[in-house]
This record gives sequence, C-alpha cells and structure tokens, in this order.
Amino acid sequence: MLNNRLKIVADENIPALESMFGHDVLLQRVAGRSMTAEHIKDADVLLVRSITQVNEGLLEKATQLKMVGTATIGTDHIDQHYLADRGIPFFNAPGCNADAVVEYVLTVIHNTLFEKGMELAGLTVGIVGVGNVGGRLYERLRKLGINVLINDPPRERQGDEGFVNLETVLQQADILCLHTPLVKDGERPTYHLLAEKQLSTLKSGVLLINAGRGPVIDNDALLTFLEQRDDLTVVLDVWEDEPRLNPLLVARTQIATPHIAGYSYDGKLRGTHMLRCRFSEVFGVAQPEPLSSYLPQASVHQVHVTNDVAIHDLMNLVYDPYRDDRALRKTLFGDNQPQQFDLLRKNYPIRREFSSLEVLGVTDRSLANCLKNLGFTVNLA
Ligand SMILES: NC(=O)c1ccc[n+]([C@@H]2O[C@H](COP(=O)([O-])OP(=O)(O)OC[C@H]3O[C@@H](n4cnc5c(N)ncnc54)[C@H](O)[C@@H]3O)[C@@H](O)[C@H]2O)c1
Ligand SMILES: O=C(O)[C@H](O)[C@H](O)COP(=O)(O)O
Repeated sequence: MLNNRLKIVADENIPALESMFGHDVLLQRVAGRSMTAEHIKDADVLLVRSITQVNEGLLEKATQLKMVGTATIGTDHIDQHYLADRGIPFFNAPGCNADAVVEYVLTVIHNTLFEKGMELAGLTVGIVGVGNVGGRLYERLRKLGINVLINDPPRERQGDEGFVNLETVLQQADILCLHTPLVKDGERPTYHLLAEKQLSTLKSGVLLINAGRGPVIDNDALLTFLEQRDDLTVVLDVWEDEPRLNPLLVARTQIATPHIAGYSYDGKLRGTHMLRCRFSEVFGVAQPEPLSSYLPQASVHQVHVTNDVAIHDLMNLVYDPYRDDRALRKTLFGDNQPQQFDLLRKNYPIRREFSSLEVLGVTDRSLANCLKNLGFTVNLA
C-alpha cells in the first residue's frame, strides 16, 4: 500500500495497467503521439510505447519524475543520456514480445513458401541482429534442422561465436530476417544498413523480411530496386517515416503490416508486467501476481488434427498475417492514411502466441517434434 498516491502518466495503448497497478496509483491515460510536457509535469512515473519521443522537450517540466518505462523492446525513442543525467531510472521490456515477432516471421515464411510451392528444408535463413528476437528465431530454426547464418558484430566483439559477416549473409541467404535495433550513430549504426549497395548483393529469389525498425532499410533504395528486379519477395512490418507509408512500396510487398509483428496479447501483457515488476523495485511495493494470472485462455485453445495437417494452416489458426495485410492495404489512399495506420494498431484484435494452442491428434513423432519446436503445445495421441 502506498501512503501517497503516485501519479502515472501512461500511453492509452498499454493494456492492463489498471489491473496490474491497482487503485493505489492515480493513472492518467494519454494518446502516445499527443503527449506533451504539460501532461507529464506532475507525474511520478511515465510509461510509454514506441511512438512517444521521450527527451528533454517532453520532460523539462517533470520535476518529480522518478521512473520512466517503455512497454517495448526498442528504445530508439528514448533519450537515455538525458534520463541518466537527471538520475531518472529507465526501463524497457526486453524480450516481452520476442516470441510474437518470431512467430510472425515463421508464419510469413511458411505462407510465402507454400504459395511458391517451396519447402523451408534445404534453404538458408540469414538473421541480422541476434538478440532476444533473432536469437529465439535462430533457436527455433536450428531445432527444425534449418541452415542458419547469423550476423551480430556487437555480440561477436563480446566473444560470442558462430557469426559471419554481413556480406556473407546477404550473398547466401534465401530468406533474410532483420532484427537489429535502430542505431543512428556510433561505431555500428544500423540506419540504412541495407541501402542500394547491399541490396544489389542479395541472392536472386530471396525473401526479405523486416520486422525490426523501418529505417534499417533505405526504403527509397528498396523501392527503386524492386522496380528493377521482380525476383525479390518482400515482407515489411516496419517502415521509414511511420505512420506515413509510401503506397508504391506497399504495392511491391508480398505482405505488408502496420508494425504489429510484436503485437501478441501475451507479449503486450508481458511488457506491462515487466514494467510493473520494475515499479515494485523502484517504489518498494509488493510484486504483482504472476503474468499467467492476467492472461485469459485463448478463444481457440485446442485443435484436433491429423498427421497430414499443413503447418502453415495451423500457424494461420493462431495468427493470419493476411488479415493484417488486407486491413493495411485498405487504408493506403485516403488523406488520413497515417491516422488509419495508428488506428489499426490501437484497435488491434487479440492475437495469441503458438503456445496457447494445444494440438491434439498427432501420432507421428517427427511431426509432433516439429510442432513443439515451432512453439505449439502438443499432446501426442
Ligand atoms: N516489429 C515489431 O513489432 C518489433 C517488436 C519487437 C522488437 N522490434 C525491433 O526489433 C529490434 C530487435 O529486438 P530484440 O529484442 O532482439 O533486441 P535485442 O536488443 O535483444 O537484440 C538486438 C541485437 O542486434 C544486435 N545488433 C546491434 N547492432 C547491430 C548491427 N549493426 N548489425 C547486426 N546486429 C546488430 C545487438 O548486438 C543485439 O544482439 C528492437 O530493437 C526493436 O527495434 C520490432
Ligand atoms: O520495440 C518493440 O517492442 C516493438 O516495436 C513494439 O511492438 C512497438 O509497438 P508500439 O510501442 O509502437 O505500440
């Protein structure tokens, strides 16, 4: 129990704050893009998502601020130097939605290959950025016996092994997945990591997936490249200049989604829960109930299948990327396209992770193992 009610100013799209923080705090919800210094001026805690730039301009009036949290993995919207100078503890939610992004990537890979009449076995997947997302993607693919090339210079410099250089990944990957943070300066910037020169080295027929940050690919260079080469298949969840999209680029993609790769309900709640745990540490109050007590059972939580089930069908039962793709394409040509982009994200339907689906009826052990390695809950018949 807190003696004085702390004031939390929070993005309107962070779920479950009411249930996780309880009635001992004063909670003010604000639309992330419209947050101003005036909203924050008497806040003790600020909780944001990726669309709020947290910098001196936003925080200059917030003299009693004791904690800033972002319910996201990415931190490129936060001026961490400024927070450190002011001695304000800052937390993100590392790994909160990593499984959601991995499952987005696996689902778009399986759907895309199915449409081309191809199989994943025998192809080489390249992963650039092998942290929470890239690392988990790597583990799931390795368990499936897929050949994976990984690139992560910062990890390599720390002494981790098994990495190859970026040029090798670009030249050899049949499927290329980008999972770096957006870093604009320093020794290893990722801004426009894939520009004209790098794109020109990609293998013919490659499937390129960006579910990291939009500006990691030079979007103008990508469009020019796609206008010249039609053998490339592109899936984009993130865009330069979000929420404003270039419809010409969208038209050249196989699957286009509004920055929702990480938007599983599990992942969003995990992000809130992580911040709630940090809040306990900062303010010395009791830890919350475990995350499982806040997560409802999935609406489709069991399915009976036979051994000839198509894996992409099972994936689509949990998450259908074409639903998000269709919704995004409908918004492209109105004056209010950026607002529609934000609305798709704000009103995103509840989507669960593979583990929420129990697969019954499989008798084939290798299929059962494959499904388990992909992340499903499997009960062998
Ligand atoms: N689309 C979405 O919904 C969504 C969801 C979650 C995260 N993301 C984005 O994906 C990024 C990655 O997420 P994460 O949880 O794996 O982050 P992470 O911090 O755990 O891992 C990032 C990895 O990238 C590596 N890296 C940094 N610079 C690099 C470079 N120049 N080349 C290659 N590797 C480099 C780091 O060493 C690290 O291992 C986040 O920063 C975020 O911007 C997007
Ligand atoms: O960095 C992240 O965790 C993701 O990109 C996250 O899903 C972004 O979602 P937003 O904060 O914009 O709602």
